[in-house]
Amino acid sequence: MRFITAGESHGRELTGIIEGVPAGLPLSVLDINEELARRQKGYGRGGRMLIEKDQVTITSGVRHGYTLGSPITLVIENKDWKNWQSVMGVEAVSGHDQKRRVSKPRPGHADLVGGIKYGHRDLRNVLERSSARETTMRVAIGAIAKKILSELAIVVAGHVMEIGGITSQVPDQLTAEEIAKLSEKSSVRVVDPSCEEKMKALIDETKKKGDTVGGVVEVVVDNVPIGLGSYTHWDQKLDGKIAQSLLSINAFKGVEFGIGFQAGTLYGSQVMDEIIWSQATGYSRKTNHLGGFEGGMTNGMPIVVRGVMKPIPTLYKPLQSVDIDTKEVYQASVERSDSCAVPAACVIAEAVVATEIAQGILAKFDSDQFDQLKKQVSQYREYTKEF
Ligand SMILES: Cc1cc2nc3c(=O)[nH]c(=O)nc-3n(C[C@H](O)[C@H](O)[C@H](O)COP(=O)(O)O)c2cc1C
Ligand SMILES: C=C(O[C@@H]1CC(C(=O)O)=C[C@@H](OP(=O)(O)O)[C@H]1O)C(=O)O
Repeated sequence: MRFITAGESHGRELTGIIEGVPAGLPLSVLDINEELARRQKGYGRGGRMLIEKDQVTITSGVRHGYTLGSPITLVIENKDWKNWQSVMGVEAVSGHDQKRRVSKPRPGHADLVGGIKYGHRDLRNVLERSSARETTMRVAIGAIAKKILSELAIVVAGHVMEIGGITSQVPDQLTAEEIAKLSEKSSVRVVDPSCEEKMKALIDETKKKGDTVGGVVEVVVDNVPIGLGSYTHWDQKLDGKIAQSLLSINAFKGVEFGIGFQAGTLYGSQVMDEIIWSQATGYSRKTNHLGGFEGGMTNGMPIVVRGVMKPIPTLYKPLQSVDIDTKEVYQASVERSDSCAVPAACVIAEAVVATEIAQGILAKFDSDQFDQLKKQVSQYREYTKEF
């Protein structure tokens, strides 16, 4: 399965084309819209989320509620485009450069480097595509991946771990029941509800100061077959692919699996997960410090992966920048902006992790027909138990 996304933040619409989804997967726009709505709900978003009502239109690859095996095309309208038509028009317009032109790059955003790289003297040409609006389509594609996973009883649950230093207290290992319960919550997920109000208060306080905050999200995936990904080639290691996908989410600066960076401070005897076997469940581990991966392959334990998001770069109290026309010192441009997007990023993180796992499954099993794939996965699960 591979995909491409296209679209500018204030352009007419976002487009996604996905190739390689097996034929016969039940799929409805509701599956996708539910995830799109979750991404829009997070606390701390700016005015744009009040304008957008993200809903997908499927224009190819699905018929009467089932995938056809042909490329699936998804389209999501940017409602804000109406207000930006004259700025974002495709046709040449005289005086175009002056319409919402950006010449004062924001530190921490793609503006300056993108402008230098592509020769755009209007930095809007950069920010329109570097905007996290693009992640809308990745969530839509992730919803299809999640559908594949849920048909195989694989559960994906993301939750907000930390915002601006306020940390949700999470047990060392979530049980299968806890992961399933978390995955059912339709809105933003926090394991420790006692910190939710504190997080919201911090976001409000930060916004009042004209500043922004980041945080940490965790994605847990349960009931993953053993052996997705491969140790045989560097670019087939599934933990590596998941890390790349998470780091590709706008503003993500780091990724860790299981106990992550803490592993560097401990002895081997404290880190490795001892192997056990039982008739009922097959191979398992006493602990899950390594977050479900050995040798770039899933080992059957829940995948536990975290990503850290830096604070949003656009500040209402802007930082120092330089005007690219005059080279004079200025305050950076203020675009309408979010003060915290960690809850939304959690939904995006779930989507990109689900997409990588679905790709791992489709690479390992016959993927033309979904029924056959489902049968193969179930036989393979029996095989791994008895091995
Ligand atoms: C859901 C989400 C919403 C975001 N909203 C904003 C925003 O309103 N303003 C802003 O400056 N950056 C926002 N960002 C972050 C920028 O898109 C990101 O910092 C920028 O593309 C530069 O990329 P980098 O931080 O990965 O280097 C958001 C990121 C995400 C994931
Ligand atoms: C549009 C989305 O997020 C946007 C991401 C973003 C950025 O710079 O990344 C800047 C803001 O855009 P605008 O200037 O239109 O308000 C956010 O609203 C979205 O998540 O759908």
